[in-house]
Amino acid sequence: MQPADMDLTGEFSVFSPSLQQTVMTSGAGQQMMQIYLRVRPFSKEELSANEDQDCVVIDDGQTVTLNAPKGSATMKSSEKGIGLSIHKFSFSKVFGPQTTQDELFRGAVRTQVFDFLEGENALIFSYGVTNAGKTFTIQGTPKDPGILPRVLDAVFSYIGGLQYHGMDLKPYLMNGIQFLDAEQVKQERTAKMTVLASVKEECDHQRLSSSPEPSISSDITLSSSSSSSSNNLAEAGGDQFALWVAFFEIYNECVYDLLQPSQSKKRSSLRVCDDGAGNAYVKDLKWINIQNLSEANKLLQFGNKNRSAAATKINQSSSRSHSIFTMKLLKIDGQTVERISEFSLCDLAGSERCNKAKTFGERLKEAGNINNSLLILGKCISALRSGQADGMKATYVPFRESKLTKLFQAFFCGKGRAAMIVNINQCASTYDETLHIMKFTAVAKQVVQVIPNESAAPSVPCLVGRDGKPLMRNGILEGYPSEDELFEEEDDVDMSLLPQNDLLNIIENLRTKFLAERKKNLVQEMEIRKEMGDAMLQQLLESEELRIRQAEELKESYAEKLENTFEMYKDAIKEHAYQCAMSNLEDNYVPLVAFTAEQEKAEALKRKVSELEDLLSSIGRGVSPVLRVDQWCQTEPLPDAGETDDRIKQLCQENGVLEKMCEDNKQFILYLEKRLVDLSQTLQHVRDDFLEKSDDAEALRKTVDQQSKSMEEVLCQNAEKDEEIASLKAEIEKLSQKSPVQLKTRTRKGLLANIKDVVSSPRRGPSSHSLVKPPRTAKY
Ligand SMILES: Nc1ncnc2c1ncn2[C@@H]1O[C@H](COP(=O)(O)OP(=O)(O)OP(=O)(O)O)[C@@H](O)[C@H]1O
Repeated sequence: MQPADMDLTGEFSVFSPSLQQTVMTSGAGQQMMQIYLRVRPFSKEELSANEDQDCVVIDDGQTVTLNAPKGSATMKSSEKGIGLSIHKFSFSKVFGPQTTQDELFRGAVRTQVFDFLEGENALIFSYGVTNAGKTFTIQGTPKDPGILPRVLDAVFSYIGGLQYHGMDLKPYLMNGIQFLDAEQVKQERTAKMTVLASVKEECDHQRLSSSPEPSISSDITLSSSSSSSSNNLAEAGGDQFALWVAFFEIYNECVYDLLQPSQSKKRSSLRVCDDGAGNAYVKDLKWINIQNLSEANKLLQFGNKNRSAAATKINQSSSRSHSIFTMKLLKIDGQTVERISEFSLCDLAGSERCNKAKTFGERLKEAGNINNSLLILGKCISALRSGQADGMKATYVPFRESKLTKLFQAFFCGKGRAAMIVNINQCASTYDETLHIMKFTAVAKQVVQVIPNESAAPSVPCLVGRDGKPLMRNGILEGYPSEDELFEEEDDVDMSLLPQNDLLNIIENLRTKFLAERKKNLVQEMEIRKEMGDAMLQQLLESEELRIRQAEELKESYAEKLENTFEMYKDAIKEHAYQCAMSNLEDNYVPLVAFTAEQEKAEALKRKVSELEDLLSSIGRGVSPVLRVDQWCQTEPLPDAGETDDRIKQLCQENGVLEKMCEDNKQFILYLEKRLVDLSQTLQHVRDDFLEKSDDAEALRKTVDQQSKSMEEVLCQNAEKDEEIASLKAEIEKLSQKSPVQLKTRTRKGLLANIKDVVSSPRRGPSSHSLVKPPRTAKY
């Protein structure tokens, strides 16, 4: 996106050619209003809150670029095609975050101080959003004084020993001098002492407890213009100087004297009146004559204590009012005031968006009044600018619509030079407000100021007496109205002394003017109402948007918190599970050596079981099938590490598997032991049986042996019989051969009868045996 070149677009053109022309041709009496920019550094809190988003870039000594940060209304508008996200602005001078108070004083204020000392009037006001550094710029801190203490220091350096101690010549109304009598002087001194005494104790206490007062060293007399200053003093001869100061604030459109010791809690407000010459002044404002810097500092301290400040969301000590410190320098020759010059420093209250500053109740009312008076200041400035751009034609400038602009009016109408110090911070969160300020200042820069002709001698102040009545100067009555002669009504002057016809004319003129004014006012009012309405609508829209954004942020943050809590619980559960798994692992941990030994034992048992099985099967008994370890291992499901995705689950599973394995191993060992016992018992039975059978077998064997022996005996007897038979047969043979008749007879009797005969005849030798069958053994 292209930066908005304000000088080219003309939107924020500072030095438009036509205006420059006007200034050039109209001579030394006109000058553009000086606008200085001061960019304050980030605070630590802002840096840690990520406020540094390069929103403000200083291009050179006169130009800055503003880059809209994400989320700002400007960025949103530019994203919708309305407006730009980058803006360029130029200033009389840009002071970066590193600029010291002294550098700022020298770069932006010193010229006005010289002018003031030379008899000219000057106004410097700080403008910016709340917390932008306006008060720091104007007042500074005790250790790092701002431009106000430096101006005072410069003035006292300039006056040196030429103080007018009389205290009887006092500023009166806008540009007059009141001559005080002895009693009034006494009263002035008492009033001053009362104020100083109230801060004396505090100062003494501070001086004791802290380091010596910091030296400001504005060394104005040593500057380039010191020669001119010295010359002036030299020229002054018997001249003396008196410095009178006043300090007041505009709070909620009421003016309060900050140097008035308050007796009661309720402060009384002062009125802004017209001095009859069109100059606004604060009626009954306390002016105090100060003689040195120490008194000035005490007054500042006193006034600051009375100032309305409050803590807002953005600034802990936010100025809730416009505070104006005014100095009047009287150059006195003997008893004659030769000239009077005025220098005012105004610390405006911070412009702010109510929702951003979280303003409620009293703060909201303050903010409304602050914003309203700043709005009117803006209107005055743009009216001045448009009138000047239109060839200096008369334009209605609404100075009277606020106390602040009423008091500033004279400076915009030739009373003196006005300069503005614009304070900005670089925070992303206040970007839109900062941009608004910058746009306003771009308009202000185009305002041409009418400066009193330098060649013209400063007007001699009017002198009034104790009662405010004009005093004679060189025999001529001063034509100056007394304060009492002024109408009580604000801004009106007494004209009752004029002739009747003139009065009628004036009345007629006034009526015409009044009607025209009324018409204008109505138009103006309508415009203002419309603008206010638009602004309110915008604010409402913004606050609605903010509310929605906050609700969304809240929702997001709750969701995030919920998510975090959920994650936390998840982690805690995981951790717990992990711890459990670890402790289980530790409990069930078996050293490798023990595990191997167990395995070997199991192997040995397995072998033993198989041996026993073999033995049993060899014995021929039915054996129930035994679950083998290797079979068990194969049938048992193993954990599948690939299926699990996290460590804890895996560990749990592994742990479960290990536990199961251990349990199964234990069961298996028990089973094996039981089996072993069974087998041992069976073996014992078998052995007993075996032994019993062995005995039986032995007995049987013995019987068999006995029977074999008796068989052998029988067989032997049989063999003997066979031999006997054979011998008998042989004898028979022989006998048959000796007597054939006998043999025949015998043969006729038969063989069996013959054997019977032989057997029955007495034996003659041992060979005669009877044939007896042996008794059979019943038992085998
Ligand atoms: N140039 C700077 N260097 C260091 N600190 C600064 C500077 N300018 C401002 N500060 C610090 O920033 C804070 C706000 O400044 P300050 O009170 O002057 O703002 P402000 O514009 O006056 O605010 P408000 O309008 O609310 O009164 C203060 O703490 C002040 O010390």
